[in-house]
Amino acid sequence: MTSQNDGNTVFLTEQEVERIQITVKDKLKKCSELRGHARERRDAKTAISQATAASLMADMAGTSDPNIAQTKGRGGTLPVLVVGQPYPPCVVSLQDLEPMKLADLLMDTHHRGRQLTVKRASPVVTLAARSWTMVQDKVGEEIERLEVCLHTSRQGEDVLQSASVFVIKEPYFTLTDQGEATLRIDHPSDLIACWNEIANSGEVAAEKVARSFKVDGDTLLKQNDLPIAHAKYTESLKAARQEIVSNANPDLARDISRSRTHVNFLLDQVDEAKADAEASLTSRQDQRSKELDSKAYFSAGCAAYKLGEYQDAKDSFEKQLKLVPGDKDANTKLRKIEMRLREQEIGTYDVTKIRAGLSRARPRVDAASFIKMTKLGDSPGRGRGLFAMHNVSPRDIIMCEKAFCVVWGHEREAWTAMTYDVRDDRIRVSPVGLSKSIVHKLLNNPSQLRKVIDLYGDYQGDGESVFMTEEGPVVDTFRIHDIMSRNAFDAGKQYEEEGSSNASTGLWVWTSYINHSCIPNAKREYIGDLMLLRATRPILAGEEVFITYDESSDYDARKTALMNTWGFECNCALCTAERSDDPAARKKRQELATDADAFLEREHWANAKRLTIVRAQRLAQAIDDTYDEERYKGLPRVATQRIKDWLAKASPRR
Ligand SMILES: C[S@@+](CC[C@H](N)C(=O)[O-])C[C@H]1O[C@@H](n2cnc3c(N)ncnc32)[C@H](O)[C@@H]1O
Repeated sequence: MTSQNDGNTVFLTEQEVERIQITVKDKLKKCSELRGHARERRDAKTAISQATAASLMADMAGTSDPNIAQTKGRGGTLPVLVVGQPYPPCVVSLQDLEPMKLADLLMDTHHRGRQLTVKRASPVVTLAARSWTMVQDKVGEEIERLEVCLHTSRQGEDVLQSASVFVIKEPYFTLTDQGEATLRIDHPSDLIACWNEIANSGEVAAEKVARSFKVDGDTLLKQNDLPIAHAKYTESLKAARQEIVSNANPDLARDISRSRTHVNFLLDQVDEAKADAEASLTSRQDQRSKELDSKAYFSAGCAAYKLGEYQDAKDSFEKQLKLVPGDKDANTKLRKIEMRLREQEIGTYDVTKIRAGLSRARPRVDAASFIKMTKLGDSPGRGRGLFAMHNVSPRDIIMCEKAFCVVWGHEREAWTAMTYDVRDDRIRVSPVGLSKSIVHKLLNNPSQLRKVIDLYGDYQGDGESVFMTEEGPVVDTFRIHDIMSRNAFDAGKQYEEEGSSNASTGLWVWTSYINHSCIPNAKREYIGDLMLLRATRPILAGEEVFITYDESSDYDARKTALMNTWGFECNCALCTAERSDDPAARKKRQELATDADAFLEREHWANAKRLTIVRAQRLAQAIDDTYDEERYKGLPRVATQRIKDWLAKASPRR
C-alpha cells in the first residue's frame, strides 16, 4: 500500500497528466486501427544499425529510458510506465504450439496457438524498464524488433543478453508506446531462451549426450556461469532420464541432479533444489552412498527450511542424522528448527536476538510466522477478512508474519514508477521493483504461486489455473501487478532515508487479508521484514481485525487515497459521521488541523511554557468544536488527536 504521504510526494501537473494520457490513447487508437493488418517489412541493415546506435546510447547514458515519459516530483524524477489491457500468459507447452514465421505476424494481434523461433541479430538495448533487440527468424529473410517489458531479467541477467536463440510462445505483435511495431513480452514465461540444441538423442547416443551436457555444466559452474550451467544440466537430465539410460545407469541421473541442486541453490531456485536433492538419493547402504545421501538430505532440509516448511526440514535433517549420527551441521539446523516451530506454535520470539542480527546488509530476519490466532472469513461488503480466534487485550500481539517478499530502499531492486493504467485512466505511484521481485521469486519457486494468486486483485486472469508447462512455471505478470497494487504495504523506514523513487515495500500474504477501518483495532510494527500486529483496543474472539491503510485525518484526502489506491469507499462509523458533516465545518476542521500540525512542528512539549500550552489547549478546543457532539459520540476525533497527545505530555510539567 503505497500512497506517499511524506515529504516525497510526487506531484504531476495537469499538463503532465494530459500529455501521458494523450500519448497512450493515441497509441491505443493506432493499435485498434492496425489490428489484424499485415506487418510491414523492415530493412535489415537499417534495423540493425538503429539497435546498435540505441544500445551504445543506453550504455553511455546508463539505463534511463529516453523514450519513456519521465515525471518530476519533489523526490526526484520517476519513469512513467503504462499498464495496458491485461492478457494472460501462454499456458500451453511448446510441443502443442504450431510454428510460425516473422512474415506471418499480424499487427496488434496475440498469435494464440503459435510459436515463433528467432535469433538475435543486433546488440541488446538495456533500459530501466525494458530491453529490446532486433531478431531474425530461421530463414533470416525478415527482421523484427523484440521487446521485453519490466521483467527483463531472469536468473540474474538480462534475458535477451543471456542467449542468442529464443522461442516466443503465442507471440504478441503490437506497437511500442512511441508507435513502433514490436514483438512484446510481458510474461517472462512466454519467452524461452535456448542455450542448447534440443537433445535429439536417439537410443544409442542418449547416455553420451547426457554425459557431454554434464561436462559442459560442470565447466560452466566452475566459471560461475550459472544460468547456462543450469540449462546444460537440465538437458543432461532430460537425456539421462530417458528409460534406456536410466535402466542401464540409474546413477547418472542422480549425479546430475546432485550437481543441479548446487546450481539451483546459487540461483535461489529452492523448489527445484529440493526436488533435485531428493531425486539424487540412492538409499543404498555402502559407505560412499550413505555419505552422498547424507548430503542430499542436508540439501533437501536446507531447501525446506528456506521455504518455511519447517516440519519437512526437520524430517530431512533427522534422516541425515540416521545416516551420519552426531553430524554437527544437522544438529545445528535441528536446533534452529525447534525455535522456528516454537515461534509458529506459540508466538514466542527472541526479539533481542532477532534485532541484534539485523543490519542494512542483513535486513531480513530468520523467523517463522505466527498466524494461528487468526482465521480467514467473509467480511460482508469487504470480501474476505481476518478474524480473531481468541479474546485479545490492548498491546497484545495478534499475529507475526515474515514477509513473502520485501525490497528495501537501499537495495537495487527498489524502484518506484508512476503507472498509468489504461483500464481506469488513473496515474499512481507504484513500487514496480517489488512487483518484479515477486514475479522473480514465483518463477524461481512455483510452489509459492497458489498462495499469492489467491490474494485479492482486480484482474483475475482468464480463470485458468495453469502454473506449469513443459518449459517451466507460468506467472501472469498483470495479475501480480494488480495483487501487488492492492496488497503491498510500506515496510517502514528501518534502514535509511527513502525517497519517492525507492520506498521500502513488501508483501505479507496473511496480513494482506486484513481489511481497512478508519477506527482500527490493530496496528502494524516491524522488526526487519517480520511484521507484528498488535491490538490497540480489546478484541473479542470472532471479531474482525482491522488496520488502517491511510492515517490521514483529512476525510477528503483519505477518501481519495482509499479509492485511488485500494478501489473502495470506506463505510466505517467514522466515515459515515464525517460524510454527514456540514462541508464548511469539515473545511474549518481541516484548516485548524493544518495550524495544529504547524504548531507541533514548531513547539516541543518538553520546553513548552504556560502560554504555549494555553495556545495548544485553545487550538484543540477549536478543533473539537467542529465535531457534532451527538454524531461523534464514541468516535475518535482524529483531527484533535495529535495536539491532545502533545498536551498530555506537556501539561503535567507545568
Ligand atoms: C489488502 S486487501 C484486504 C483483503 C480483501 N478484502 C480480500 O478479500 O482479499 C484490500 C482490498 O480489500 C477491500 N477492502 C479492504 N477494506 C475495505 C473496507 N473497509 N471496505 C470495503 N472494501 C475493503 C478492497 O477491495 C481492497 O482493495
